[in-house]
Amino acid sequence: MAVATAVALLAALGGALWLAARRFVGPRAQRLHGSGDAGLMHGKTVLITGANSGLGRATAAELLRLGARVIMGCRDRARAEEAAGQLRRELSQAGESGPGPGPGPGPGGAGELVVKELDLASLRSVRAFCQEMLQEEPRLDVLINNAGIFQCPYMKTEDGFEMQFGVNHLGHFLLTNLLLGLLKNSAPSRIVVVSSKLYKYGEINFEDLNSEQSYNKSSCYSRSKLANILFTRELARRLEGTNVTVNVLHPGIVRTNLGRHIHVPLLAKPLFDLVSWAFFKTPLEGAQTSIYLASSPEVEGVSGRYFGDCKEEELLPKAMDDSVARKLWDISEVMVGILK
Ligand SMILES: NC(=O)C1=CN([C@@H]2O[C@H](COP(=O)(O)OP(=O)(O)OC[C@H]3O[C@@H](n4cnc5c(N)ncnc54)[C@H](OP(=O)(O)O)[C@@H]3O)[C@@H](O)[C@H]2O)C=CC1
Ligand SMILES: CC1=C(/C=C/C(C)=C/C=C/C(C)=C/C=O)C(C)(C)CCC1
Repeated sequence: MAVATAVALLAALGGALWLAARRFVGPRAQRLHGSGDAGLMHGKTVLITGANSGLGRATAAELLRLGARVIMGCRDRARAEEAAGQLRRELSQAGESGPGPGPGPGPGGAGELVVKELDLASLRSVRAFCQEMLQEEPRLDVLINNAGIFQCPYMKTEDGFEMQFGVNHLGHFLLTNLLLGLLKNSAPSRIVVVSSKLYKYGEINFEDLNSEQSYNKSSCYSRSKLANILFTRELARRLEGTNVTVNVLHPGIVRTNLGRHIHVPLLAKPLFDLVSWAFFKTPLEGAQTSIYLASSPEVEGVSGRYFGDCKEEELLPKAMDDSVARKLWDISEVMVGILK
């Protein structure tokens, strides 16, 4: 038994070191061809939920560099302001030594960063946020539903929803619906939804959407990610002819803070860290598809599709079931109070 464990550990270690070497030798994350032009997003307003960490932060950094006005919709103002300060510093440092006419708003220059409070676990917060957006923002060119929570212990949102279903799906469902008018007035505009390959293990159990009968943290995460895809397809159908597109993606496996609820034994932590460092994407690599769908001219007019690594991918039949998508939409409207 001990020998087998040692062999397994050595194999994992060897694999991780080989992959780590490959990452150093291989090409680092290239900025997207064609959409890396400074100023590409000049004059455009982008809202990113959960932009203070991981994928959302990396997405914000790149779109800011491309000249967008980036609104960070975050639940914790201190963490968001800290992230915004870091992003502004990174940008000005790059501006001093980077290409192009240097930092600061203006044609070819970088964009600007705005922090607004948004807690997707509170419908009251979502409504207040959207009211502020509609009062203060003349346009919204891109909405990126990025925020997410992964395999947390059983918790409920302020409105009584299972936390992962509430944050990953229902909060974004209400947010998107309340901002649709602004997106339509800003057309051509785009909605980008961040899902996950783990949708494949999800089922929409209409009898127990809040998992009150039984709770399985990974099934609930997968359910919320399947809901992201069904929401995207139903929304794309409802947006036909409006010049507002909506697409959904998976970023691969990315080294972020998403694993905060995973308990890793202290002794195993160094191995997990090595494995994730060797195997997982960096946030910049993981964010490439979000950036692509938000900014690339290649997908102008494309809607209702599922992407990975900046390429369209096939979905399992359960993610293409339009009757389930419509039923989820109708129930979601009631749950968030759009329909009484
Ligand atoms: N990392 C990965 O391997 C994968 C990630 N994804 C998806 O990528 C997206 C981004 O996650 P990732 O960057 O990895 O993880 P992080 O934990 O680094 O970022 C998640 C972001 O969501 C925010 N968030 C969580 N709960 C709420 C809430 N109630 N209201 C507002 N914002 C909230 C977090 O805010 P705070 O900092 O305050 O917690 C944080 O900014 C998620 O949708 C996730 O499902 C999909 C597949 C793989
Ligand atoms: C980074 C990291 C971890 C988290 C991993 C996570 C959160 C993976 C999420 C994968 C998903 C959501 C895949 C979806 O397709 C651990 C294991 C805590 C250990 C330390 C390093």
